[in-house]
Amino acid sequence: MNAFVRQKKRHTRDKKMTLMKEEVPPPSAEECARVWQLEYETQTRKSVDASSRGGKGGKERNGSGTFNNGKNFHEAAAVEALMTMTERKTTHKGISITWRNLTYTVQIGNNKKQKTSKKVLDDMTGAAMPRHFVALMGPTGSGKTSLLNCLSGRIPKKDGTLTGEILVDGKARNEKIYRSRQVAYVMQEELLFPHLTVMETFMLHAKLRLPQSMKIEEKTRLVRSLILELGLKAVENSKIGRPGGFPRGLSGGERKRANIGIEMVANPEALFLDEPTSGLDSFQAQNVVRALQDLAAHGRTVVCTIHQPRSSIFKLFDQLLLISEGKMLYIGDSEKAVEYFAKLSFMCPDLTNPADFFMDITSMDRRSEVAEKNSRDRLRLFANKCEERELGENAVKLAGAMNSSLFGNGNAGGGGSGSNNSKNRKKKGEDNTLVNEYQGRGANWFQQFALLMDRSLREQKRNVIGIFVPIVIDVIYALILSALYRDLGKDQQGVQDRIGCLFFICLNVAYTSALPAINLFAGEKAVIGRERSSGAYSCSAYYISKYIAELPKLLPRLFFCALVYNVVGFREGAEYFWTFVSIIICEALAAQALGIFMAASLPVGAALALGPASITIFTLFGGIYLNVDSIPKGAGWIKYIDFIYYAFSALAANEFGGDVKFTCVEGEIRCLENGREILELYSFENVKVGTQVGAQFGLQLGIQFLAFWFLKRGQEAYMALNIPREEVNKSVNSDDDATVNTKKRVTNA
Ligand SMILES: Nc1ncnc2c1ncn2[C@@H]1O[C@H](COP(=O)(O)OP(=O)(O)OP(=O)(O)O)[C@@H](O)[C@H]1O
Repeated sequence: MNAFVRQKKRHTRDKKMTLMKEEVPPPSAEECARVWQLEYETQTRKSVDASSRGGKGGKERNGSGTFNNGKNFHEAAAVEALMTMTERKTTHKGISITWRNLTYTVQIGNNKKQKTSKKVLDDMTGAAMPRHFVALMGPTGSGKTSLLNCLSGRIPKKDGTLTGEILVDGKARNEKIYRSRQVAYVMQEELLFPHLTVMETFMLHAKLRLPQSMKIEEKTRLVRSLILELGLKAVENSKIGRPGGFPRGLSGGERKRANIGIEMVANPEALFLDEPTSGLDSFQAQNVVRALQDLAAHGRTVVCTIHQPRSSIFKLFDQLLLISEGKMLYIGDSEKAVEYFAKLSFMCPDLTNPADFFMDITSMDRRSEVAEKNSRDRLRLFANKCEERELGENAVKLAGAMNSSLFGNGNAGGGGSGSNNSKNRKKKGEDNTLVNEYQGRGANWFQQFALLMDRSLREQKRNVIGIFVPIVIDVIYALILSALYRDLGKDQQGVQDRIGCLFFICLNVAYTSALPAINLFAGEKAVIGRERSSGAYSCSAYYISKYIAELPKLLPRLFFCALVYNVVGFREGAEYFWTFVSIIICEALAAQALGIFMAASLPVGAALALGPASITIFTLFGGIYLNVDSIPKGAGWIKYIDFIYYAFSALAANEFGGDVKFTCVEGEIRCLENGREILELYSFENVKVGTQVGAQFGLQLGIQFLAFWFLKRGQEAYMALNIPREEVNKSVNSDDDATVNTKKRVTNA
């Protein structure tokens, strides 16, 4: 009875609620517009009031770089910034990056004679400061990505020559700071594993990169808050997917934010992003940029390249860095850029997006000679004025002054005195739980191995195509072979068919193992490169976990072997069957290793072309098209690296070795009466199955090792920091200064 009454009450309440919902009239057009206007204003408003930022609003600066009240501009700006930071209890200290006379030269041209030098960056000076959101803008090919890469330590040594200096917190850079969690770089392409969900991806990176001392609950809490911060809550359990492919997953904007999130998991102090909004509609772009602005507002240094942002997005930047043809044209407050160019007589027309205006005046017009000359003159004027007014130098000084105010290192001018910033940073951060929480090493080798293995297995399990296609191919081959070679007899025809079938099996295993390995590994190489360049894990942990995770893929081969062996009617006896299986497994491993080696050592296109070509060559030396004894002396060594030869000779010895008898029909011109004669025909009479299987396994390990070496070496060459001589000298001087300071302290004591 009671239950009935309760149910009735619930029913009445639900009905009332529905009626109430229905009764609320929809908002009017004016109401909707008012709400939107409010939202829009909130979204585009800067999170830190402009007047509280150093050098902005309120106080006017005169041309000489001092305030009207006579106080040094840089010092005043730095003190204001410090006050704001203390008031806002920012959770990060950021990193200041200064660069002086930075020049990056590359060689262009096809051959040595035609090669010429090109200055991609020409004598640039500037700085990026903590809590600042810096937009790096310029026409296409102006050098934005190159500058971003130089600052974030991503210019490979072999690519070009870097001169000038880049200082991080006033100190010469080193590999450690770039591969640590302090500096993050978000590439333009989203290199992600498609079958993992957003949550799984973030958690994996949190487990890999955050300190072991942090509890798993804390890591989960952090990831959850990051997901909220990046607006990914609705898709946290969705697979990341492939853009426009299978599996379908996140939208373009969500992928971009997930891509940023992976780097944010490590909670870096400085974040560099290459075109974070490319390919997004303007609303999605605004969401991404707003998320980045928030990150800067928490104290981090955020620098990103961007193409023609809409005006509401442009408003979100604190600093603007305009470059064209490798020259710096403006560096300073983004809000003051329009005024700056107006003073140079370049007025931004009314109702025009300032970003569009900057693109127009900084682009090179090559439509005619006159237009090209005019634009060249204009760009030269901007570059000269930027130098004359010492905009870059001002930025460096401001960064130095901020550093001194924040960390008291007396390092005005952007450093070079061997500052102890990081130590001061730690000291100052003692009252800041978030900063302290993040100290300590990430996962150790065994944890990395386990986490990466888990990821590989999950990826494999969810990759339906990857699981079923090889099985279907194996089944089709098994059926074809069973139909063509069913119940082979012991006559001479049977001998020929057996040989043919064995060789075909070897070819099938070689192709179906090597080619998928090239495909899979070539796709993964870029993702691994990205993750390794952020210092997420070691190459060996990845490689070994991948090797082991791939082993279950050999299982379908067992079914293939069982089916073919029985239907064809190969030699009877369990030991012969299991030897057959071991030979096939070893060959599959060696062919897979060859595929990985190709993908690791060559660009994707070359690996895909050379993979099948190399198998064709191995087929030639496999023992059937060319008798082993007929191979010319110079090419004899090939058989020692030919896994098809090892497999075929071992399979033949397994099938025909010992005293296997075959029948002859009267009148047959040539008859092979026993297995020994068959082996002699192919020059396999001395082949020992055990030796071939052992050699095959050893060959596989050797190729795997080479593949690992190429992968590691390739990534390390890419990751090696291109440090200009000036910086190295600075570093030596810094160390000298440090030694002198220590000596002074000792003497004073
Ligand atoms: N390693 C290199 N070898 C040859 N040329 C290079 C190299 N690196 C950069 N360049 C050239 O330097 C110029 C600037 O390249 P960069 O990628 O920095 O421009 P960008 O402003 O980022 O262009 P976009 O906006 O189109 O991405 C281009 O002309 C590019 O071809």
